[in-house]
Amino acid sequence: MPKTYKNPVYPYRRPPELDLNETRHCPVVIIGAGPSGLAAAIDLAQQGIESVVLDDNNTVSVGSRAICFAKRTLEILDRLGCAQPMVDKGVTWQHGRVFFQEREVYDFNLLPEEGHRMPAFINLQQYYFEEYLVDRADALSDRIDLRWKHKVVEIDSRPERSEVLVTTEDGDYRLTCDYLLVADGANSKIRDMLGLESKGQIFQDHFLIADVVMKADFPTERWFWFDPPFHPGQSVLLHKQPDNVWRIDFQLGWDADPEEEKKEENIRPRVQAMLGEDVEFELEWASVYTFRCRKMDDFIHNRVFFMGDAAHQVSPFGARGANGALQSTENLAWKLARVLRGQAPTALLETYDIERQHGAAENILNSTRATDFITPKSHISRVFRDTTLELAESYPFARSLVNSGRLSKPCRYDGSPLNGEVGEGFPLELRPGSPAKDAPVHLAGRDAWLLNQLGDRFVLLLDGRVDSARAETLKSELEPLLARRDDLDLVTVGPTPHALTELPRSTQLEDAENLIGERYGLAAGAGYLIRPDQHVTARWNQVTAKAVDEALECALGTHLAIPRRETPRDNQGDRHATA
Ligand SMILES: O=C(O)CCc1cccc(O)c1
Repeated sequence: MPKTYKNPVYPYRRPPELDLNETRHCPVVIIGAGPSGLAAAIDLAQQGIESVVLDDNNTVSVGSRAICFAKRTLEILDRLGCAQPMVDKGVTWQHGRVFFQEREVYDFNLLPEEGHRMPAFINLQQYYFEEYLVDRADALSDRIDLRWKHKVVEIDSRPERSEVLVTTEDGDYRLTCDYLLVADGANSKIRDMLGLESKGQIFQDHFLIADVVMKADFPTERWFWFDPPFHPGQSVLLHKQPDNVWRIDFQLGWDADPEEEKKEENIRPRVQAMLGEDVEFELEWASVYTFRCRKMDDFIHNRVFFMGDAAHQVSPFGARGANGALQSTENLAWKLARVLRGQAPTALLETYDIERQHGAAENILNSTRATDFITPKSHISRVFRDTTLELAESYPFARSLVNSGRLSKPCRYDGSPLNGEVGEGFPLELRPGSPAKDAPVHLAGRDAWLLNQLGDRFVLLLDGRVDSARAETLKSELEPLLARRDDLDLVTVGPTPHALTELPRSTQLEDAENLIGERYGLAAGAGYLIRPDQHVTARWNQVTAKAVDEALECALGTHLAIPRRETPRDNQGDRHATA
């Protein structure tokens, strides 16, 4: 049990359904109040959708699990209104160092440029992360019904709706819903109840995770050792967390006995060998893990949507688990909100599977490559690995082959059916499917950030530095479009002629440090259409209302309105229960 943290106990509440004669129907039920379930509920609530969140426990993560939260995750959480306490509490970092035996072979910087609101990474124990999400969900309690100690024991999945049987200390009740989101973790009981599988690899290696409390003067950087003198033949990873807690991952090898390795008397000598005999520390939390990389073949079954570790799972190296999970959640939330509000066909939801299978495959590939480099599978792979590490110290080409975990980057939805025009002469990095980039702006004479002006809704980001004749034409085209498309806002980068400032739902920004111009390759009259999840969906050298209208239709999946192929069993709507 951690000594620096006391798990909160959230109150169980008697469900009103126990006193009703009929089954209540909800738009969305979410199973699991971990990072994915809570983020989904918050995102949906911000977009006007109510949900009931069911969790069989009454607290946050026991012991720290995920610890590294990436810039994109923080940007998502900023949109969800809860990044600030995480950044305030977290340990910010952007540099890493890689060591081989007794030498440093190279270092890296994950965010070598200025002009981003969020840092490259923060380290924060998962329990704090979840606690801040619960606080935010509680602040949205008019739309989020968060129920602790409510355990789903039976599920009936049908093409037109789902039904769950929930057990509580006061008795059982049923809920039906239009959409059921499943975020009950890597060992998902709901996935088992539905007879579904997550397929992939278990890596033949053991790792000891030791969180220790100490006052140390290591810099706040990620340090990774291959074959260090204090732990020969294996690897070690070190990260600083808040409260003077340090995460140390010791590779143990496949032959290690997890029960033995978990004992404090066996952990202490390993830590002491690493830190030096005279360093004092306390053991905060320890566990021994075997890692898996796996995913479900399909994240959607009837109206049941799998998210987070229940849908896709990776090794910790690269910190792609929780970060990938948050990208999945935000991908689903905006689509679900539009389908439930009748603004998009249900076919839009299919693209959750298309886009996030792509994201999950990318994360699994990166994670598998890192794990293969850390644990070479043959003598020749080890020779290749060690030679690469030797060379990396002097030869930059070899550094790109060293893989101690490629740290989480946001997924780019290349090839998505929702993507529209690419435009000419724009930066490749912001092609359709890419996450929008941040930049400092001036908003009504004050310092602000671009990403804070995007999200939850579609935004046309227009370079408004046009002459007054072009401004009049744009105004006359965009006015009826904005009137018809109430899910579209206009953000102009100025100085913008008066005509454009009169349009409804429009915001005028100034490119404070010319970084929007640089990062987006904007020129007068050019523009980007940005999705509610802050991903680019189309861009044009000269914006026209017709092109924007067509791109919006495409981004809402209107052209995809084909029925989904169901498995025979999905169609029968079987009832599934815990054993
Ligand atoms: O630095 C990395 O590659 C990930 C660090 C990490 C993340 C989650 C658990 C853990 O033990 C280490």
